[in-house]
Amino acid sequence: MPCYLITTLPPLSHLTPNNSLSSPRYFCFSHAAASSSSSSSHIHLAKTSLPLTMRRRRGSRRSRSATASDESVASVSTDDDKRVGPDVATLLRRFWKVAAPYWSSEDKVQARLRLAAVFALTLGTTGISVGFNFLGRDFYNALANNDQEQFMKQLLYYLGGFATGIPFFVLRDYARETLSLRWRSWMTTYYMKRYFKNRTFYKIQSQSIIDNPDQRIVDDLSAFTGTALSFSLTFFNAAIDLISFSNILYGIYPPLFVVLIVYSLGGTAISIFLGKGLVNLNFMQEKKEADFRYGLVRVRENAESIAFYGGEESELQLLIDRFKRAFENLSELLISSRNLEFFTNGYRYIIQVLPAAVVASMFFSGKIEFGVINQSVSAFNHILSDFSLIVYQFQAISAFSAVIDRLGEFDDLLDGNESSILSKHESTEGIKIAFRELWDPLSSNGSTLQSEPKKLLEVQSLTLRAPRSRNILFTDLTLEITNKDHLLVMGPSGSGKTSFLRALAGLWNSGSGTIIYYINGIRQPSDAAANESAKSIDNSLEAQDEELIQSSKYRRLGGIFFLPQKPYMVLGTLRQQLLYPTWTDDLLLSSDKPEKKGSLPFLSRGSNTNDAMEKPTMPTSDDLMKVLQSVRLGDILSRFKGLDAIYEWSSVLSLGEQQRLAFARLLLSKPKLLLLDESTSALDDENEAHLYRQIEQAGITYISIGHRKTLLKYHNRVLHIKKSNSDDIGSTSNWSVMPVSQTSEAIEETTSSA
Ligand SMILES: Nc1ncnc2c1ncn2[C@@H]1O[C@H](COP(=O)(O)OP(=O)(O)OP(=O)(O)O)[C@@H](O)[C@H]1O
Repeated sequence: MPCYLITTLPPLSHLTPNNSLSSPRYFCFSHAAASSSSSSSHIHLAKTSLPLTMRRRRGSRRSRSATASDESVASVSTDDDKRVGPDVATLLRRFWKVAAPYWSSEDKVQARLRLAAVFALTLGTTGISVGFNFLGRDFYNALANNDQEQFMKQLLYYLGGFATGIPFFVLRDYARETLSLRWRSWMTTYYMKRYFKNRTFYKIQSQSIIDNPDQRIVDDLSAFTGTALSFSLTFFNAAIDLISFSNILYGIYPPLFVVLIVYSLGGTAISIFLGKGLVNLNFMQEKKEADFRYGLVRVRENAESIAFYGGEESELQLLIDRFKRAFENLSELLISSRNLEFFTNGYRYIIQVLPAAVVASMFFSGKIEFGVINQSVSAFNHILSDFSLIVYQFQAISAFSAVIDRLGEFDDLLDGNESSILSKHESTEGIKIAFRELWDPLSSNGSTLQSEPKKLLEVQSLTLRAPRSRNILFTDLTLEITNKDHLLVMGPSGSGKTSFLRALAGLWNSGSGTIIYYINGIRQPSDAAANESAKSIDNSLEAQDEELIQSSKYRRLGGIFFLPQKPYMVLGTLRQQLLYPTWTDDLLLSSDKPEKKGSLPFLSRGSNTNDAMEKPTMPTSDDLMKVLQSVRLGDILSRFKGLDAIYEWSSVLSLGEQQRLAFARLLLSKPKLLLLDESTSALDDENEAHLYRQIEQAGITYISIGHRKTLLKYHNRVLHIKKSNSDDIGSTSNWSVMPVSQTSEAIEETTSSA
């Protein structure tokens, strides 16, 4: 988090230790205008008028996938341009909702102890400030009275005060910063876990629900924890200051106290009026800059496609357009800030003379000493800063409100509380996925009948709709896949083939029907009776552990493997590519260094002891080399210097090589059921045939999607989906399942329309 040095330029006559010590000189707002502390006086901010939103962007945007649709971001932008800022009640509710969980989390003991320490140190620093106020009075009195002996004594007290006070101020800031970091670390893991849970990241992206979730996780969380803590301490400090210095000021001259209250209340009202548009402008600034940065990341990740298209001019224009939107918003933000600054600067400067002007007549009439003028100026400034928090911190408060708004929106979405698309389309209806124990038919003597087909997948009355759309892709699709089946899904482009796989993977659940997977390891039947009961539909785990069923790990460990159309290459070594995703966590655990002292418990990787099922043993280097040979990729070992070389694999391997690498990955995982979405589309016929032979020899049952006629010979059944017509869907079914031998007519139609 960036810290901002607040320069203080006190007039010489006001140079009291209060000015130099009592207030934090650094404000670690990563946001909005750097602002003064509650108790500082005569302050001139280094860059007060420049919203820090421009200075705080630095988070990487790698987390968004390169395949994400650009239009989705644009559509979110258009909607948000018309957005109305949240009201205060919503902001307060969101603040509480985002801030509260940490303080009752598993880290609550540490969190509360540390917070208490920060508050105690803050109390200490306020006490020291009060002490310096009295020291300042005596110091200036000695000076005005020409009392050299007293002056030297006061000077020594001052130096002693510095030596005692400085550690308090430094430790207070350090304790606050470390607590803020701890809070941020916990929040980051908390939000990331919810972001990945139930594939929310996919839903957010594919349905364009909110903009830039990654920016919210990286930048907004960091800004939130730092600023929330700073603000709490600022308000606490202000309250203590107010109590400590009110007595002093009231004791000197009560009318000065009344002047102060009138001045600060008037100032607060005017600054709220002048700065009311800043919250929304800050929200939009965050969003527009994140959009701009995301545009640049997409150019990096799609560099080759853009270069082939010769699209650099268009990209440049698009990016300039995005930057222009950020620039225009920032210009508006600057104008609003400037108007506010006219006022706040005037407000600040007048207080340099106001208290002296009020008490001067008492000094001239000999009622008070010169040192008391200094003391009253110092006390006045302290109290006025406390009363003027909103004036001084207005820009910071408005930027912080934008952060609360963005995080609150994200939090509501992750909770599924909002009437968002996530719940709107998926709660009332939905496709159910269930897992049951794979049933091995037994012969009369109890041994498994190898020749009997074993049911691996059952699709019951599946009706599928694209999310946020009324368009039904197919209705009442019913089919069974046994270990003897190899199904090819065909149909014209846009008919819903990939969507069928999305439904099978649980990515889409708009529609109705049930998908049942039969897998090993749900329970180990001890005898024939248990085995028999496993057949029963009522033994579905559907209701037993909703979260587990949702989990892709469960599906993966159960021997079901999906190969998407576009191979996904993880960042890392060739070994990591091959072991992804089945053994990624084992690989990370094996490469873990001993934990550093002071590392946070909630940042440690969890062990896999909670896994419901055993996963296969991690392949050795020899296994990895063999599997590369078997997909005809043996040469990449020498080309890229072994298994542990790190490259940007999606750039250095051809698409066909990436597809073969994906096959190597699945051969290592040895799934029972494989679902392939045009996974050999970039390969020549010979390599395609070779890969299909490999998976068949490995005993894997597969369902493929594809347009090519050559695929027919590796399958024994075909599911043919016709493109739906919204008028007749529902009245006639637009799908059919048939043996490959009967498909010629349907295939002709498919291939011609594809
Ligand atoms: N995220 C989405 N939201 C809404 N509709 C979508 C989404 N993704 C795809 N669709 C629509 O769903 C329909 C089916 O798409 P799908 O990808 O399943 O087609 P397909 O048969 O696999 O096509 P192709 O052979 O071209 O890959 C299409 O009309 C498509 O526009």
